[in-house]
Amino acid sequence: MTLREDANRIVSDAITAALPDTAVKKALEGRSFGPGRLVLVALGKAGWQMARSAYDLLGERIEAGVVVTKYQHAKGPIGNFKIVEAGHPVPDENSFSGTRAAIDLVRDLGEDDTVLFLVSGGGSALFEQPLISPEELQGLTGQLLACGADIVEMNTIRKRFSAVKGGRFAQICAPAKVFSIVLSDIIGDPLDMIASGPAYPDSSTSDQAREIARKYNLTLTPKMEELLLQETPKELHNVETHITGSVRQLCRAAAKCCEELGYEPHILTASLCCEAREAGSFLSSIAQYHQDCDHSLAFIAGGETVVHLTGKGLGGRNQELALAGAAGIAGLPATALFSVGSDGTDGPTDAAGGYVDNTTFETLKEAGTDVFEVLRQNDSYHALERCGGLIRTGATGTNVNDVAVLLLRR
Ligand SMILES: O=C(O)[C@H](O)CO
Repeated sequence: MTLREDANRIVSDAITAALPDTAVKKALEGRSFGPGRLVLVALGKAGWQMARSAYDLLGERIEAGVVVTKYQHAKGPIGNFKIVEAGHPVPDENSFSGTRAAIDLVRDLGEDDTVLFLVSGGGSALFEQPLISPEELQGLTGQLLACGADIVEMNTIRKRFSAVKGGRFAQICAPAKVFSIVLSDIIGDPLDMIASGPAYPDSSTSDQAREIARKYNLTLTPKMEELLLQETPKELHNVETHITGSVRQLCRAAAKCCEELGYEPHILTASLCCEAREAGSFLSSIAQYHQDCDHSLAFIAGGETVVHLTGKGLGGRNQELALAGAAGIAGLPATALFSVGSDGTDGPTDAAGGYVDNTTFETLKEAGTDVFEVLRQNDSYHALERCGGLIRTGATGTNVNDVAVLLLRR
């Protein structure tokens, strides 16, 4: 097998192990929801997959359901559920109409009823009933995506402008109970931040939100300034929450596959969160240090890096991480570095991530591509496309951050 074939198998095994199916079923097995009505609301990039697993187990016991997921992430009908595909990372009209359908479904429930609430990352954009105009929200989302704010900072801001985030959806469900199953795509699994915590008491405060707005110099309208002052729910009494999967699972599955392929695996971290290009360059320095090793090694780093945009190109954090490692591994013996988003979408592209090996830098140079300039332009997609370095999986059905793997084959 070539290094690229090893990479493909590691990506596929890791993502398969991180699918939410088993975890959702485990959280639901043996669970009774009493005599009342049971309805389902699923949101996020793994929303369809989670809803499907719940339906497989509970079938017609679920009276009705609404699933709001990203475009191209729904894989067919599920019972009588309403399935809406919507905009991500910037919410669109479908995000709003799907969320309205969910609100209509839960609004009149009684205290014997239960909302089975399935939450996954991507939910902040996909599940939204804004307290500001769609244009204001889209403008704000654009600012947040470009300013380099991390996800906790972004969601601390987003909650203030939403009728469903920061625990407010659980308030709409009351007096019905909310049984929430959460697939984490944030390092450390902060339940109030994943998808902006629609059914979890909010730990962030209005003061923190104002501080973040100042830090990133966000342009806010007077209405938005006013909303920043309002507090979100700090206590909810109708919610029970179970967390299912996270990036640790993804890393462990990648390590297991590396071992099967003959590499000695080392999980370096499951909380990688620095600038993407620094992570790539750091991983390539590990390859340099170990180049004289006498057996095959694999170094695995899970988490989610960030990209501070300096150019106007096309790419994503995983593609940028991989490309940033190309110079450091250039010319070493059989070495590869790749990074993928477990959801199958990296940035606004059709790729899940990027792959480079010890020949990539030279190949691109010969084709007239200056890797450093590409990185300055944030244009990793086009460079990787030129050298066959894009990893494409399509929408995977899960969303538990990213995994980067460095392979040294001997
Ligand atoms: O939707 C979101 O807010 C992010 O994916 C984090 O969960």
